[in-house]
This record gives sequence, C-alpha cells and structure tokens, in this order.
Amino acid sequence: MRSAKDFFRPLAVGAPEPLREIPARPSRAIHFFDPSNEKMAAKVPQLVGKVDVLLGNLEDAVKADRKEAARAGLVEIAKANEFGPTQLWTRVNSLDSPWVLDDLTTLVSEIGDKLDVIMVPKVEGADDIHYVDRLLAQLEAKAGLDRPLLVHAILETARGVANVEEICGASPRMQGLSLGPADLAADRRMKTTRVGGGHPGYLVREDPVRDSDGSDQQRSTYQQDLWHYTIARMVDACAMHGMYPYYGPFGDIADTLACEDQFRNAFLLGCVGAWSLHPSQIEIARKVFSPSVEDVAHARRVVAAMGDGTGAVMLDGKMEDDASLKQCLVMVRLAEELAAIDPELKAAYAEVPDGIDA
Ligand SMILES: CC(=O)SCCNC(=O)CCNC(=O)[C@H](O)C(C)(C)COP(=O)(O)OP(=O)(O)OC[C@H]1O[C@@H](n2cnc3c(N)ncnc32)[C@H](O)[C@@H]1OP(=O)(O)O
Ligand SMILES: CC(=O)C(=O)O
Ligand SMILES: [Mg+2]
Repeated sequence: MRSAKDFFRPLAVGAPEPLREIPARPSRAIHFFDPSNEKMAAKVPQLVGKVDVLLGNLEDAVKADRKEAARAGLVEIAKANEFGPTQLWTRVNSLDSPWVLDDLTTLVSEIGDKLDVIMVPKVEGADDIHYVDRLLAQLEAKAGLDRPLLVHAILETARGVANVEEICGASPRMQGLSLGPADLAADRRMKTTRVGGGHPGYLVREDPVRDSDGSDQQRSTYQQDLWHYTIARMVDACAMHGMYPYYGPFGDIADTLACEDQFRNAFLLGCVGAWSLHPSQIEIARKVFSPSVEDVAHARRVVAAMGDGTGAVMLDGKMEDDASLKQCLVMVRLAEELAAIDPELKAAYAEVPDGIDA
C-alpha cells in the first residue's frame, strides 16, 4: 500500500507532479466524435468554442477495422487545431482490448500536450486505475510533458459500481466518472435494450380507489428513473474525492424532450455534464447544466441577505441559514465559472443584480 505522503509524488522519474486539486472546468457537454469518420471529423473545427469538451472516441461505436484510423485521425485533428477554452478528451479502448496500449502510447507521445482527460471504459476497481496511472507517468516522462493527464472512468459493470469509492480514490489523476448505462445494463442483466433513459415498464402505480358504486377508478402510474441509484452513488463518491460526476449517453437522439429530462435529473442530483452523441444534444446539455438566470438571481439574493454567512434570515417567507447559503454558493460559483467561458451566459447572469432587491 502506498503511503499518503507518496500520493502526490510522480509515479515515474521525470513525470509531472500530480495535481492536488482537480480544476473545475465547465464540461456541460462531452461531445463524442469518431475521428475516423470524415464527416464528423470535418465538423470538429466548427465545434471549438461552441462545446465545452470535444472527445475523440476510439472505443465502442468505432468499428474494429477502423480503430487504427480513429487513433491516427485524432492525432491529426489535435495537431491541426487550437482548442482555446474547449477541452480535448479521448475515450481509449478498454484495458483488455488489443488496442489500448497503442492508444495510450501514441496519444500521450504525439498529442499529450493537447489532451486534457483520458476516459477509460469499463473500469472495475482501483487496480485498473493503478495500471493506467503508472503507465501514464512513464509516457508523460518520456514525452517531456509538464502537466499530468487526468483520468475519467466510465462505470459500466456491476463490479465497477460496487467499487466506485476505491476507483475514485485510486489516483490524484481522477477527474470524474460517467455512467455507462448500456454496458452496465447488459452486465447487470437488466431487461432493457436502450442506451440510457427510462423505460415505460419501470413504474409504480397508485393504490386502488373504489367509487361509491363499487367500480375501480383509473389508477395513475408514475415512471421511475432506472439510473437514480447508480447516479446517486457516483455523485457521493465524486464529491468525497473532489471529482466530477456526469450522466453518460442518451441514445434516443430524436427524443430531445426525454433527453433534457434525464440530463436535468442528473444536474439536480449533482452531475456537472452529460455526453452528446449528436450535434443536436450539445445545446440540450448546455441549457440543462447551466443554472437558470432565476436560480442565480435567487442565490445571489440569499448570499447578500446572509451577510457574514451565519445565522438565519427570512426571505420571501422562507428561512435561509448557513446551510441554504452553501447551496446558493454552489450555484453562484458555477455561474461564475460558466460566465468566464460563455459570453451569452455572462450577459444573462450580469443582468441579475447582486443585491437583495433582485
Ligand atoms: C454506449 C456508448 O458507448 S455511447 C458513445 C459511443 N457512440 C457514439 O459516439 C455515437 C456518436 N454519434 C454517431 O455515431 C452519430 O451521431 C449517429 C450514428 C448516432 C447518427 O449519425 P447520422 O445518422 O449520420 O446523423 P445525422 O444524419 O443526423 O447527422 C447529421 C450530420 O451531423 C454529423 N454528425 C452526426 N453525429 C455527429 C457527431 N457526434 N459529431 C459531429 N458530427 C456529427 C453527420 O456526419 C452529418 O453530417 P453531414 O450533414 O455533413 O452529412
Ligand atoms: C457509455 C457507455 O459506454 C455505455 O453505456 O456502455
Ligand atoms: Mg460502454
């Protein structure tokens, strides 16, 4: 077992020092593209500055005979573009695949200075992260990188979910977690065939109500969220370890309304972003994972009303105190982070006064 004192020492001679804190960078949409798909790759330069994260996907959804083309395509795209405020991430192939070693070796040595985060699929425990951690340190040292690459794990097996806390605590590189609902459903033997989202059969029904004539009234049903348990576990594990949780993919591209609902549930529960698989989902994620102007206005009013941050006050008939202030500060800080990279939001949030009369 490593000592706590060793945790922030590089794992290879010459590798950059690990970060002590994961920077809170806006990442409302992690936009997936297949770098071997010419049409998608051609759209990447137009998306720079319009999406928080561009992710070159090398794993599932890239055909086996296109794996090398995807890897080479990502190297080409990274070298040919400046990404400004947009982060560049990749999803490498799974650790048991024949491609992942070349993915990591090539990407770190060729474009390690451009990449921000490496997403690792099907992470099952701390040992998977330890393997990637040491290998990245060796590759970073060899490439002469001056900042460490961060690691993001997808939770998509039952074992991964069972080990979520140890995965998050396995390395100071750990940036975040995403839900992998498709593989997770298969691994758990859930009886669904979708990529994320709900299911009409997963519901509760209200109790029977009998009319005075003895006939049964129509009983309402309420669809439940299949993913609530897993997302809640991810949120707690991430908060505990100073990392960021994300809803994963929503595969029904045409159902923009349900996509928005699913993303919003995740936002309200503590997630900072979701994946976009198609350009049409970028705006949904941007909207959902940016606090509303009204919420920011309310949060600022509470901050102003709470003065030194202690005690209790009444605002609009409701009690506010140290704890509700902390929630409001989460909202205000997120608004500030987003305003720093999003001029439209900056203008919208600026219209909201700081004072208690908003
Ligand atoms: C369970 C998981 O692992 S989820 C993560 C893995 N899956 C993915 O990454 C999927 C990524 N997305 C896709 O492959 C595609 O968006 C699909 C297959 C879902 C739909 O593709 P299409 O049928 O081509 O969609 P559509 O016809 O609406 O595309 C419109 C345009 O947007 C482009 N486009 C589609 N998706 C993307 C994308 N993710 N990024 C950039 N451009 C895209 C298309 O190439 C097309 O371009 P064109 O106007 O020049 O012809
Ligand atoms: C996101 C992903 O990889 C999955 O749902 O399987
Ligand atoms: Mg998967």
